[in-house]
Amino acid sequence: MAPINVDVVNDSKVAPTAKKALPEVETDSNGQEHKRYSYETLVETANFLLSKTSVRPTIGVICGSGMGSYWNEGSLAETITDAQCVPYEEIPNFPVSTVEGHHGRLVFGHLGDVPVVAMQGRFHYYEGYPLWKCCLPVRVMKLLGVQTLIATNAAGGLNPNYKIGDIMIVKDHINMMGFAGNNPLHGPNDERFGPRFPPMNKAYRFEYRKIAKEVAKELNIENIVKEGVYTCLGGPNFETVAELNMLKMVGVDAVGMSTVHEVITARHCDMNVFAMSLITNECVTSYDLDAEANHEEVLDVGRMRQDILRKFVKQLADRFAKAKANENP
Ligand SMILES: O=P(O)(O)O[C@H]1O[C@H](CO)[C@@H](O)[C@H]1O
Ligand SMILES: Nc1nc2[nH]cnc2c(=O)[nH]1
Repeated sequence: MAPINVDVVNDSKVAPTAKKALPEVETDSNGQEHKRYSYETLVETANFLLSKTSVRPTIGVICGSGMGSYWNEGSLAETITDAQCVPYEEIPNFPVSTVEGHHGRLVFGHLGDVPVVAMQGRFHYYEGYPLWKCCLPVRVMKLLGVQTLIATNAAGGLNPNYKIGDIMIVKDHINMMGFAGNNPLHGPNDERFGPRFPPMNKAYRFEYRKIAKEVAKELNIENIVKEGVYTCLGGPNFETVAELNMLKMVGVDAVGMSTVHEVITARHCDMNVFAMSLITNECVTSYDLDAEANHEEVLDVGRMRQDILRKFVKQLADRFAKAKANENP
């Protein structure tokens, strides 16, 4: 793939005012300034990456907490063959990872025959990044040619039928942060990425969820694979008992601090989305229980499930790529 030419990528959907409308710098509620990423800036980032690797990924994977750690031999990101790694620090305009269990690099390579790029470390709102900055890599993936996003995360299980180590296919989300007006698409819209008002009722592709259930059967793991509704809270604290009971009442099955904004950004730019949560802890919904959530347990469960996750994601990438090929013969 040749370097991206903005004039070529700009197709007829480009709103002529979009470029001018984007403010260069945005100030967050703490008074900290964040340079806005224009379409052109992200094209620069994508071109830098294309110059660093010969891989032209069609699937992007976001590794959740404990699922892509460099010390975690055999982890999701370690499964990628012919890996070419680019540390976030070296990527122009990229934020850096600050959370344990998120190594902080892009891994280009192959899952089976499928060219992929994996984020070994994602960005969270609680690290101090505005949501649009947390989701910058998703737009960069799109510019790299990625058509399908597989987002994984660690989450607390609220559904009483979920056990630690279960994998929840995300069928829908509740954008709690969005209810308060915090949305990655907040601000001027650049139509080169997508429409001002994107629909979200089919965010998690039905066909891919169906494929995932078939793959779970083939791998003999259907007993630990569930399907449910995810929500993201801002973090970094884990939830109170009252908060968890409220979330349960509104239909949340698993709670985390990521993914929702990434999915919104991916759907905005018309990527196909599949997401899954590894249930790393049971949410404490009673004052009588002594247990407390902690990040170490989250990482431990990621380690415990690495073999299964690795096989599952590899198969999913293969089957999603085949499904996509059948769509566009
Ligand atoms: O969503 P990921 O990045 O998998 O991580 C989840 O686990 C961490 C808490 O242990 C939080 O960052 C939460 O979002
Ligand atoms: N918000 C939230 N995020 C998590 N990530 C892993 N477990 C949890 C949890 O219980 N709550």
